[in-house]
Amino acid sequence: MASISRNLRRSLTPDRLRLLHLLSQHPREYVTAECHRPVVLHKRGPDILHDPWFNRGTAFSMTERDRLGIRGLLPPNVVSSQQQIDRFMLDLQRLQKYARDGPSDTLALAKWRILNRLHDRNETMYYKVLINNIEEYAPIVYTPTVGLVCQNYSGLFRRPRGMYFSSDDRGEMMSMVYNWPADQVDMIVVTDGSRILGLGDLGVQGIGIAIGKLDLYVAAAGINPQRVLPVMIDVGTNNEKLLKDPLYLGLQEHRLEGDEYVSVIDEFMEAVFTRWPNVIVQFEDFQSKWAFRLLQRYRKTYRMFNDDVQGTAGVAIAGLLGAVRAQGRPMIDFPKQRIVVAGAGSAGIGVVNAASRTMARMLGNNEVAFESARSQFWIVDAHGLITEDRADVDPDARPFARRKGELGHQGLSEGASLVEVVKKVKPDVILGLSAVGGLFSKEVLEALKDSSSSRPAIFAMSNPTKNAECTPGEAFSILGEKAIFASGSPFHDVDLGDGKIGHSNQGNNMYLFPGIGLGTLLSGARVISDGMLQAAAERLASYMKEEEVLQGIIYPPISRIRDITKEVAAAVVREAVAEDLAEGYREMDARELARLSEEETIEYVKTNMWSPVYPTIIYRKD
Ligand SMILES: NC(=O)C1=CN([C@@H]2O[C@H](COP(=O)(O)OP(=O)(O)OC[C@H]3O[C@@H](n4cnc5c(N)ncnc54)[C@H](O)[C@@H]3O)[C@@H](O)[C@H]2O)C=CC1
Ligand SMILES: CC(=O)C(=O)O
Ligand SMILES: [Mg+2]
Repeated sequence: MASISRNLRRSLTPDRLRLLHLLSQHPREYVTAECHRPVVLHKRGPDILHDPWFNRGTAFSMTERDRLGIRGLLPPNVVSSQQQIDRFMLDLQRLQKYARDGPSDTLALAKWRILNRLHDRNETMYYKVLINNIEEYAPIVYTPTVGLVCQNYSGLFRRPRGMYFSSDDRGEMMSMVYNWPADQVDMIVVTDGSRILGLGDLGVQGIGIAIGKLDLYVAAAGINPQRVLPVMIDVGTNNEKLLKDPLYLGLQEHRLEGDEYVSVIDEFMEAVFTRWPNVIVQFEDFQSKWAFRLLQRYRKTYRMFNDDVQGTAGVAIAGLLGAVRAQGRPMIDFPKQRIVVAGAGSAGIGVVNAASRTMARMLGNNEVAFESARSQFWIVDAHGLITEDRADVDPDARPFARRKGELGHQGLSEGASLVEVVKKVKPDVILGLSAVGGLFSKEVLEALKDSSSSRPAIFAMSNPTKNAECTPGEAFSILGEKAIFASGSPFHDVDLGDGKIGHSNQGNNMYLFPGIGLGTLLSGARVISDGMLQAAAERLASYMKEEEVLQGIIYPPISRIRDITKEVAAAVVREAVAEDLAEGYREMDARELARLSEEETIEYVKTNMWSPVYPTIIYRKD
């Protein structure tokens, strides 16, 4: 239980103090960690040992073994949960020690297998290991290794995790959702597998990304792992290799399109919101054409958001604001930044939309401001610079197509190459969401040397690692120590000699989506508004201290992800309250939520985050 700090206590009115006291004294009402509540089960014996939610293996005490009918089913030595973890870590670290060739895909997959087996048998311990070693294991359960896991899913599949809905299940989903064992689900991450990271259409194998994202929900946001549900909607695949693969586990037919496709997703949404009306659904890795359409279709009626469009946008905005501050300029100078974006998919357009809105707000939020903000972006896709001259501009990119009038004096034309655009525009920032590894070639980085910025920024945001538009080594070797670098998947910092370090930031939506989900849950907001997303982005931006950004550190290390998530969630709660969207959560009704100060809101979020502690288990006959 989090205690109320002395400083906070001093600053509170008696009313507030009473409320906060309530928060910390009545976990049953405000639920700190369901982990501290006894759990009543109707099963005992080996069934408990085979249930990863409740199993604690050799850490079951003798009285528990007696009470639960498992005495004699475990070796006699009772160990503490720490000893259990030490034994597990020894095994995992042994693997590292004997891996001769340094980090490799094989080693990463071996680590994933070991962690996954632990996940299968003891969830509490799994999350304890993950939370305590998040820097080391996030790259295993999340990008980049999760990409490999999805690619090799047929061979790695042992036990199912999550739910699968397919086109064959049309008409059945409303009853199928009741097959899921948990009566309460807080978070669903759903994918149709059509664009997994930058790896393309992986069909049913994409379930791995939903599982990886939810691992971060538990580790970073403290969502109770019994209340998360990864979902794969299998509407076929257009991946010819998978269509022919005899070991493929999904439907071997081409993807549904048009109204048929939409009707499947509609049916899924109706089913999950019928069983769990308060659930939050995160759409993940849908190909761009559906990402935008489904977002518009559902966002006003359901508690949902699209992580690739909206989460990525917020993380990019926070990083872009960091890059402005790194130049020693105030954030309000953001609208002066010239930004070249490579990639006009769900992520690229999501970033440009939200970043231009942020600029426009800073400029007065009127038509002139929007026009001025728009003109700060140059978007380059697979066919080069997007301009009004293009016959079939994607409707989502159309507002940002460069105008005819602007092109002449810039010396640019429709389809201009990335290097040409960088040479002519001399941008402050190049931002890659293209899924093309190495796109920021030597030539492009050389061209960026003429940037008008004192600290040119390179955001190589595509995943996984091999799809990064460039490496930090390449960026710093060409642009020198002043460059700012961020990538979607993790890279090591670069030693620049003379004690100087080129900081490699991880610019990944993982810094926002857990807090967006948690903040929405705890506010009880019925929808996720642009304002709530903006508040999340701004909190992430302001999280970084002046001295950090001046060193080129624009995102926090992942070791701080739980703390950041708490702050982001609190910002989301407060914005939901301010916009009158909050309906409250459990006993914290909307009125009480509105009375919380900023500090109290943070405390409220903190007390509601689950931590991996073995619960007391009580057996009751049915
Ligand atoms: N760091 C992060 O948090 C996130 C990273 N991403 C990454 O962004 C990438 C793209 O995702 P989506 O937008 O959904 O994919 P998408 O496939 O919809 O879009 C890719 C875009 O890149 C363009 N492109 C292809 N070749 C190009 C080239 N040579 N030059 C310039 N543009 C080119 C395409 O025309 C398309 O507009 C993926 O690798 C994904 O992993 C996505 C979301 C979050
Ligand atoms: C990070 C993420 O969501 C992606 O690469 O799609
Ligand atoms: Mg994604």
